[in-house]
Amino acid sequence: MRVKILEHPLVDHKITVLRDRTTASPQFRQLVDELVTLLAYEATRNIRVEPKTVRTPVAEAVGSEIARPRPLVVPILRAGLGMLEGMTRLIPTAEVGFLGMARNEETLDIVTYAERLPEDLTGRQVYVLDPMLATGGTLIESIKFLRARGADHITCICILAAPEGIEALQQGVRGMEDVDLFLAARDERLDEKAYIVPGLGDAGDRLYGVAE
Ligand SMILES: O=P(O)(O)OC[C@H]1O[C@H](OP(=O)(O)OP(=O)(O)O)[C@H](O)[C@@H]1O
Ligand SMILES: O=c1cc[nH]c(=O)[nH]1
Ligand SMILES: [Mg+2]
Repeated sequence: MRVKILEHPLVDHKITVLRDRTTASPQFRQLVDELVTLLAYEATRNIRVEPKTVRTPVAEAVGSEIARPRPLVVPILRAGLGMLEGMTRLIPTAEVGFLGMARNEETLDIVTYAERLPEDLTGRQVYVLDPMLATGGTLIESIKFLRARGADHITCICILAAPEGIEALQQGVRGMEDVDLFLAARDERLDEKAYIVPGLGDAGDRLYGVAE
């Protein structure tokens, strides 16, 4: 698995505001959207394209267009939904599928409670969106799900990750080629409740929950 961490002062600035406990949901959503745009720009360097020729008013121009089958974007509900619009703004022709997964906060087991994806993902390039990579359980489960349907190139886009989760993901996808991970930042560690430290708290609650 290839891991790429964005290093950019603008990204650092936005993450710092995002982490701030006094940042309320509307601004939090806006910042997640902005961060996704920056992350997606990097993460889509590997997007498959094919040659395309167009005629300008002056001459023929040989360029490229996104290859078919079209890429699939999969936000992991609930928090991943906050990243969807930023991603589809950059790739408006992408297809979107949904995976609903929740971590049991006591056992840390992953429950898959919703799924709306094409049955056959053979040969598809997939972009998985989830702001938080903590233990790695959710992403490992979602990658297994997508692989079982035939996806052959999976790029995970997260905002924050704990080193423990990156390591678990490395182990979980061992032997699988073409899995990439793009992050805005790698944090220090997990705490005793498997929350990312310093992190930003519960991303789903901060995006969509009731304000403190
Ligand atoms: O790496 P893990 O230990 O699996 O934890 C990360 C998961 O936890 C959060 O979702 P959560 O289960 O809180 O669901 P939510 O998005 O509905 O809040 C987050 O958005 C990830 O999906
Ligand atoms: O720190 C964490 C860990 C899991 N899920 C979150 O939303 N935040
Ligand atoms: Mg949550």
